[in-house]
Amino acid sequence: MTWLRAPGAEDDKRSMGVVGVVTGSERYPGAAVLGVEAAWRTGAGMVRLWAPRRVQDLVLARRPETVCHALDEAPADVRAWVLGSGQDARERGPALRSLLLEALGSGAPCVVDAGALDLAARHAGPVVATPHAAELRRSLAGLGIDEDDERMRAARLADALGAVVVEKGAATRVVAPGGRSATVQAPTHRLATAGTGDVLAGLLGAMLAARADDAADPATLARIAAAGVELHGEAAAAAAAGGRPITALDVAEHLPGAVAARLSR
Ligand SMILES: NC(=O)C1=CN([C@@H]2O[C@H](COP(=O)(O)OP(=O)(O)OC[C@H]3O[C@@H](n4cnc5c(N)ncnc54)[C@H](OP(=O)(O)O)[C@@H]3O)[C@@H](O)[C@H]2O)[C@@H](O)CC1
Ligand SMILES: Nc1ncnc2c1ncn2[C@@H]1O[C@H](COP(=O)(O)OP(=O)(O)O)[C@@H](O)[C@H]1O
Repeated sequence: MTWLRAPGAEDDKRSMGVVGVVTGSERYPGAAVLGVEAAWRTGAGMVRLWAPRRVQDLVLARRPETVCHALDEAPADVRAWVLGSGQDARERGPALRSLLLEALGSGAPCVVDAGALDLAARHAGPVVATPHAAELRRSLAGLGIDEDDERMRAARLADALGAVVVEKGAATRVVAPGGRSATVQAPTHRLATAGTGDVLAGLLGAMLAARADDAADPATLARIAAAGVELHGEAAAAAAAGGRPITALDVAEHLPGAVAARLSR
């Protein structure tokens, strides 16, 4: 099962999934460019971005299709959210905080990355949290959980949050609440470059927007997340063919080919 969806005659831009993106900051505007690009390239019908003006301008220069909103504009018609990439919780202002909480409380599926991980427990709907090893340790510490065994940390966080946890690395572990887990080995270590995690968050958001009804079941949500991690690896492997160095944007640009290959299997 690919968990991807190709549009049919009955579809329109909304039925294919509106992705709401609240990522990027003055310090890390590029994370928004990468996540938005990845969401479009995975087949989103519409991508809406809530961000400061400078971030909006950079995203629009790359992807003019994106519908941009100020941080204090109310969320509208979003099927799934991508939150936190390129943000630092310590630098978060009140408008961003209240928007992140509104998205988490909306009941729509959320991908929670980087600078929104500290708010992940405040969710009302399905959540896929995407920490790397250091963010995972920090998230547990923030919840007052001390876990010495690093192999148990993702399961502890999944249980504490009631969320699917994607622990990113050369081998990425996808763990559902209750401990059920899958490991996805990256097909290329070229993925180890800055910003590829921001691409993963964007592509997961597009997959969840297209499959929002399936996301309510935690086991299914974990399967969708694992399929997204595989898709990310396949795009990276295509970008890195022949041993080529790659950038995060190269991974996003190879997503359409990886999506098409999966859909034709
Ligand atoms: N173009 C953009 O806009 C980009 C924006 N980005 C955004 O930047 C923000 C900060 O993200 P970040 O991961 O760099 O820093 P942060 O979470 O503070 O880590 C602190 C310490 O943790 C460690 N560490 C880091 N990675 C690790 C790993 N995989 N596995 C294990 N340990 C790891 C490492 O410590 P060390 O192990 O080196 O001692 C590091 O010093 C975030 O919002 C992100 O989205 C990036 O995506 C890049 C492109
Ligand atoms: N050695 C490695 N080999 C393959 N993939 C890796 C390796 N290290 C990290 N990755 C992958 O690269 C991505 C990095 O994401 P992340 O740590 O969030 O970085 P960033 O914040 O710079 O985007 C993840 O998808 C992770 O699984």
